[in-house]
Amino acid sequence: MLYGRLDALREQTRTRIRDVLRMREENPQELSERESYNALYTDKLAKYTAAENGLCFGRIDDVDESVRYIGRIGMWDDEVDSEPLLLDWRAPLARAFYLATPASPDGVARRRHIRTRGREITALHDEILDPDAADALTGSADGSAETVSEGVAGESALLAAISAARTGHMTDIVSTIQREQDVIIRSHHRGVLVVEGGPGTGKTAVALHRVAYLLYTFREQLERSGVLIIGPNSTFLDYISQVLPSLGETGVVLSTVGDLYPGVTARTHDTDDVAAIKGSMRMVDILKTAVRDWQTVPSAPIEVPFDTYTLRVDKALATRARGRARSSRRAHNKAREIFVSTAVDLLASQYRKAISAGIDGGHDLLDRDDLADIRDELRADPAVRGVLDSLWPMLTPQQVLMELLSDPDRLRTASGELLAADEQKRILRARSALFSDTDAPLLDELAELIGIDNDDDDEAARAQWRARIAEAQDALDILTGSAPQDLEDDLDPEILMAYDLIDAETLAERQQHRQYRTTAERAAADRQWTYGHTIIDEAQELSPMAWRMVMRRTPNRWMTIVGDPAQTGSPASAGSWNDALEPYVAQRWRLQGLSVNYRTPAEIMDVASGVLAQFAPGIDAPRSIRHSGHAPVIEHVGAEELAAAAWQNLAKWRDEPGTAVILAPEDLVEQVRDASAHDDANTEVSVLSVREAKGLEFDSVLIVEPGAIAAQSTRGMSDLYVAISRATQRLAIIHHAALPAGMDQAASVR
Ligand SMILES: Nc1ncnc2c1ncn2[C@@H]1O[C@H](COP(=O)(O)OP(=O)(O)OP(=O)(O)O)[C@@H](O)[C@H]1O
Repeated sequence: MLYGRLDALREQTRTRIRDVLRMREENPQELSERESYNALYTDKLAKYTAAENGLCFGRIDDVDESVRYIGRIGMWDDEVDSEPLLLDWRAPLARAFYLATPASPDGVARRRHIRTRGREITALHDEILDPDAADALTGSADGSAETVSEGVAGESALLAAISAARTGHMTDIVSTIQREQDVIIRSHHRGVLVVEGGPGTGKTAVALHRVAYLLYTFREQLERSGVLIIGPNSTFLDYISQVLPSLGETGVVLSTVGDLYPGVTARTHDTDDVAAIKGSMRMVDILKTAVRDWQTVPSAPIEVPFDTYTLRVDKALATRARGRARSSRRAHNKAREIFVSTAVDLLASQYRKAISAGIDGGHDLLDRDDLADIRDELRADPAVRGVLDSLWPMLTPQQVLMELLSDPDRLRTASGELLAADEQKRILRARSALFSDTDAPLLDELAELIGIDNDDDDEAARAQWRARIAEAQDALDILTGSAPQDLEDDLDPEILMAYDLIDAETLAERQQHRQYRTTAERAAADRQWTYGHTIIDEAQELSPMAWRMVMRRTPNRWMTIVGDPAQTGSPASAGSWNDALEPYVAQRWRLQGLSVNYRTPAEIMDVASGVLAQFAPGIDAPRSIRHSGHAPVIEHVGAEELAAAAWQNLAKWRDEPGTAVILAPEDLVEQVRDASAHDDANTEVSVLSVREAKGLEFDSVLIVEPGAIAAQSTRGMSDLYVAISRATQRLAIIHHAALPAGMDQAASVR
């Protein structure tokens, strides 16, 4: 019945699209209407298509015998409008499906998980939450009904989901979201929400489902302003890219920090020590000075022929013009106009003096209009312009950064005491070098200092817009301060009111920018776009400079930040959540934890915990929810055999379902890749460094030389912890050097 209804809705939408395309538009207004209807229906059709798999995955029977079906989208009966046939999983009425427990059944007598393949039901599983009411229920799932205890909900459905072989792309968890996850996904907290949890606790999954939930609940606002998701690398973004479309949501901007600056793609990767320097807050002052260093005064006067006279741009003239321009406090390119007009004024009076020299009352030769003409001529004069350009040139962020990082003198002057000589040496690079992954935050900072707008005419409107957001934020902060701290209670109407204010301003400002491109397309191309909500995954890795860039894009500070400090790999990291967030929101951020590991089986987590205990003795690894039955294996081999042994070991798993990876120290990755070149059977297997595997997971994980991984940086042990916890089923370790402390205890030696 539900699929029949879905088919009917699809057909209806297709017809609407056809009708819209047939419409003949007479004027721009009609064209715009046609475009927006077309976009609306196309979007709807995509949602219906995405709902095809697992359309309905749950049912709850209430003690009063009413029944609710839960699925990927909401559907209503055409005839009886008020009766939902299927509840969207995000609807308030569907929430009991995720939250009801035997201790607090919330009126639910039975929860049923429905598994389907295509349009066929393959399994039903019932949980009886209220045994007294259960007798009255009809249609029990034969033999699989269980009276559940507190703990995980839908245990067999969950175990089936997390034990399934992986495909290389993350899948949605909509049918098995757990209580602690649901609380985060549906949180109405309007400020910064930090979600912290160990490996495999579903942080990424929760963040993505939260996006889907927020888009459902605050659709009007977020569709206009857009949602930004920041991930650690492009492999990760590719890995998660299917989740939102499978939930019927598109139009979200996914980016790494390195690619967030429009028009610049990071092509190289900085070493840890370089990243740490370039990511530090010291760069704020260094860049400020770097831009000021382009505002020069001549040491010797520059002579400029003009008319039949020679004018002189000397130190005093340039210093005066520069002082005027600087004291305007405008960004460099914007202040240039003040520099030029002051200099031109001074040159005009030089000229006046020159032509009147020796003539009694000569200055009266020129009236106001003449002077205005002379100023115009001076401005247009190529020689004058050339000199003024050289003293206060128009700049681009790319040019300033490139010059700064390739010119030792510039770098030394800009750094002052802030960078030691050896630090300067480390970040210097060739003039022709490609942009690296730590450049974007610096370019973004420079764009602010230089004053790069997408559309200069809009600057006033943008400033006003920012000011309004800031006002709304102040109002919100006051309200948040007095709001109840319990997440369950925070549907405070007052808080929504404050944000309604922002919403109104968004509407006012953004309306005039309506174009035919989607919000996501416009947002991604616009450096000054301010997103409605921002999600940062693996946020523990962000440097202070990266935080600045991300915060600039989220002035309303409505953010979900997910991460695990114990998995921090980058020495450039801003440190604790408090260190990272304090400059922007002071103490006004909320922490939510996740405690259950859905990915890594207990046998493998034992090994990971041994490593964790070595470098973070105060932190407990998350509790694994299952055993895989595969004990981790460790093999010692000769130094020359490492790469070959890795592939031989992997061959033993070749018939196992799912995905496999070899994780190697950075300097061995190429060697291990090369060792497989002659074997076609290995083409499906990736060889990655731990950095590249951040956030990913694989059924079989083979780690080469863990001692070298641990030794490769100051965060090496943390990298090793990340590497081990990528496995969903099997783990093998091939080593020649000694194993790092804490590793040998839990693993059985083959
Ligand atoms: N409620 C759930 N139902 C089914 N699968 C789940 C659930 N929660 C998490 N998972 C699965 O567990 C795995 C780990 O989730 P995810 O990658 O989101 O964890 P994470 O906390 O981001 O991990 P890490 O920090 O190690 O990268 C994924 O395969 C995810 O689909």
